[in-house]
Amino acid sequence: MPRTTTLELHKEEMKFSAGHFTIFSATHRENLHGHNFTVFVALTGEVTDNGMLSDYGPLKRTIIERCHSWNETFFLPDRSPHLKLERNAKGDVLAHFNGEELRFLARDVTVLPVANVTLEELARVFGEELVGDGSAMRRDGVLKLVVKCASGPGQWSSWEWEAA
Ligand SMILES: Nc1nc2c(c(=O)[nH]1)N=C([C@H](O)[C@H](O)COP(=O)(O)OP(=O)(O)OP(=O)(O)O)CN2
Repeated sequence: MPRTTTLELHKEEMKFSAGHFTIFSATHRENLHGHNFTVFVALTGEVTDNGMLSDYGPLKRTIIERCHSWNETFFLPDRSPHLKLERNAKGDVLAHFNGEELRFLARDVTVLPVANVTLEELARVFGEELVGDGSAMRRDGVLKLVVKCASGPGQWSSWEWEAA
């Protein structure tokens, strides 16, 4: 009788400190600030006759590497309807919002393919980069993967992928 299981990964290292501002409208945004974000990943699939879903080691390393790459940076959204970004030859960014100009050095900024730097969008981008085209997940027998992202204790967003 096939049995499914869910593995939950929420290690101490699955965290990143980053800055951002949420944009609420064409004229209203937050001031620049930061959070200590944490990440939780759950994968569900069938337990094989070897008594395991699949080795979660490679996925754990990938999650931690992504958290490290998002640590100590400032996020900007590349798809905001309200914020326009210009990059110079050095990769420095000039962001235009409601008549304001915000300048960032290339070393300090991470531009994400998101409409807004929110928990919802961070979880989505994180999850989509983990899953890719889904082939590795299917190879490893993963039927469902959930990514949750928190901006602090008790405040999470969630993103889900399911094998077709
Ligand atoms: N739907 C969403 N709404 C808001 C988001 C979001 O990601 N999705 N984010 C924000 C801001 O980032 C804001 O900084 C979060 O503020 P806050 O809730 O105050 O977060 P804290 O970690 O500071 O939690 P405290 O409750 O203040 O301790 C707003 N809306």
